[in-house]
Order: sequence, then structure tokens, then C-alpha cells
Amino acid sequence: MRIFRGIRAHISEPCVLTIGNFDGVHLGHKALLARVRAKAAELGLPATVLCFEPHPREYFAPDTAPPRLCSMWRKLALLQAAGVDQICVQPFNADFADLDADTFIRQVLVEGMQVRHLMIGDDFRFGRGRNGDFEALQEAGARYGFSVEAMGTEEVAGERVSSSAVREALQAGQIEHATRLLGEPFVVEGWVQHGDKIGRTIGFPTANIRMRQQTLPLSGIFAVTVDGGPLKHAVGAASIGYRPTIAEGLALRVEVFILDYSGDLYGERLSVRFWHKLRDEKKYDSLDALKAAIGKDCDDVRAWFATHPEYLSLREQHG
Ligand SMILES: Cc1cc2nc3c(=O)[nH]c(=O)nc-3n(C[C@H](O)[C@H](O)[C@H](O)COP(=O)(O)O)c2cc1C
Ligand SMILES: Nc1ncnc2c1ncn2[C@@H]1O[C@H](COP(=O)(O)OP(=O)(O)O)[C@@H](O)[C@H]1O
Repeated sequence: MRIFRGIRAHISEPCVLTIGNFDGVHLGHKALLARVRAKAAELGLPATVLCFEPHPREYFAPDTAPPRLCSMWRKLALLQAAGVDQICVQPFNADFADLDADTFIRQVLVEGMQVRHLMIGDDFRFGRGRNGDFEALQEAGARYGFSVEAMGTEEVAGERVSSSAVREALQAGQIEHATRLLGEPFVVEGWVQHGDKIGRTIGFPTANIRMRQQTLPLSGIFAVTVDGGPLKHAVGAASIGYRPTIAEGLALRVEVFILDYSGDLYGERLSVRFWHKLRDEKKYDSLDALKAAIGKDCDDVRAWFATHPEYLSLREQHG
């Protein structure tokens, strides 16, 4: 997969294009990408994605923009897995935000991306004030020589699949529902860094995952599987929270105790898959009480995986 930064860079052949932020690359995105790939194969042109960095919502309202479902790296990996041939990551800045719909079509889609066929989601809007819509694209397509297709709503059990729906499910602790919408478990990836070395003193050393962002769409204690370094589908108990038992005002931590494992994980890159929420984080009166709680969490993790064998097939698919 080729990656371009900005539309003026090196796009030299016509393409089948889709535009969007693809946060989380959920089942709706995957359905759209499958159609882009099929059309690209039919026309013998590269399947191409145009996305924006930062996300327009982060640009316009950085304080209220929702947490991302995945990092840029993971998004690129998922798009590649979905058969995308090239992706253009367009910096979203003041100039770009100010383009009106007509200029966006001419400068970005026609001159920049050389679009031949454009596939969009049913709610796609673009240009200054979000004035551009499907009709505007069709009309421009007739003028500039590209076709436009809108994809219908992708649903799971009657619910529209969307990044916000995934976010809401995660926030509400409905992890299995988020998995259904994503088509695979929610993942956090990162390098293992040093913590405060308290974990080992209470019998539960935890691999601390270094996070770039300080917000995540979920919090609490979870049944997870972990891959990376020496681990393959290892079962663990993960905590996303602020460790109120240790002190007030600590930074957000993602950490995981891996069951039936001992070894050195510092410096490894781990992928943690979230299958089920066990409980919310709590402030305990002592380290002994915290230790007992984590011990019970581990029992609950074992019990959950023992009674949910369906995770095995998903694990095989996405392991
Ligand atoms: C399964 C699990 C559950 C946890 N639950 C809580 C909790 O409810 N409250 C809390 O303050 N910390 C909780 N923690 C975080 C511990 O406080 C943390 O692992 C400990 O401080 C060790 O930190 P260290 O890695 O810096 O040594 C939990 C950790 C794990 C792995
Ligand atoms: N079962 C395990 N689960 C997670 N990490 C483990 C485990 N066994 C050993 N480790 C190692 O111990 C480290 C965590 O120990 P801990 O005392 O919590 O220190 P830190 O505060 O630096 O995370 C991990 O980063 C990893 O290298």
C-alpha cells in the first residue's frame, strides 16, 4: 500500500476513491472498502482512500472531540488488510477547511486525486460549512468525467454501524456489542514501559502500555487477550484507569497482568484485545484489598473465557 502525505504529492494515475476518516475501521467501513476494491478491480485502477489528519472534528473542536478508536498506524494496517492500494493523508488545516464545495471537487478530487469513480457513505458531506453533498458530486462528476456511488447504511441487528456507535458501546462497557460493530475486538497497541514497580510487590506485575493519547473510549477492568513479543493469544486481566488506590490525580494507565506468565516484557510491542468488561475501577483502602480484588478479577477472567468459547474462532480469524 502506498501512503501519500497531502494531495499534491505524487498521485499520477486515475483512481477509484473513497473519502473518510475510517476511525476504528468498523464493519460499515469494511463493507464500503470491499465495494471500492471490487470497483477498482473492475476498472483496473488503484483502490484509494483520502483521509484527513487531524480529524476535522479535532481541528474544529479539539477540547470536545471524542477519543479515537485507533491510532493512525493501526488504521493504516487495517486499510491495507482491507485491500486498499493507496492512501492519501491530507493535513486538515485552515486553508483546507476553507475550501468551498466546488473548489474541493476541482482541486482535491479532480486535479489532486484524479478520481474516476467515487464511492461514499450515505451521510458524506464536504467543503466549507459541510455544504457539499451527493447531488453536488453527481452534478460535478458529469462535468469532470467521474462517476459517483453512495453506499447504503450498514447495519448490525437493525443498528447503523458507526464510529460513534462503537464509542458509545465501549463507554457503556458493552464490549461484546462493540466487537459486533467492529467485526473484531477493540485493540490497544503500544510499547511496554516501566511503571512504579508496585505490581510485583503485590504479586501482580503489570505490563504498562505506553499511550500517545490521554483519552480512551473505555475504562475499567477487562478480560483481554494479548499478543506480541513472546505472547500469542495470552489471556490477561487489564486495567484502564487512574489507580486511585495508589494516589489521587495520577495519569491514565493501560496495564495488563498476564495469567500464567512470568518473564520480561519491557520494550515489547503488545496488542491488547478487549473481550469483556468485569467492573469499574475502585479506590481500595489498602494494597492488600487491591491485591484481593485483582486476584478475584483473574478468577473472573478465567471463568469468562471458559464460558465463552466463541472468542476462539474470532481469535483464529484475527489473531
Ligand atoms: C486486573 C487489574 C485490576 C485493577 N484494579 C484496580 C482498581 O480497582 N483500583 C486501583 O486503584 N488500581 C487498580 N489496578 C491498578 C493497580 O493499582 C496497579 O496495577 C498497581 O498500582 C501496579 O502499578 P505498577 O505497574 O506501576 O507497578 C488494577 C490492575 C489490574 C491489573
Ligand atoms: N504475568 C505478567 N504480566 C505482566 N507483566 C509481567 C508478568 N510477569 C512479569 N512481567 C514483567 O513485569 C513488569 C511489570 O512489573 P511491575 O512490578 O508492575 O513493574 P512496572 O511498574 O515497571 O510495570 C512487566 O513490564 C513485565 O516485564
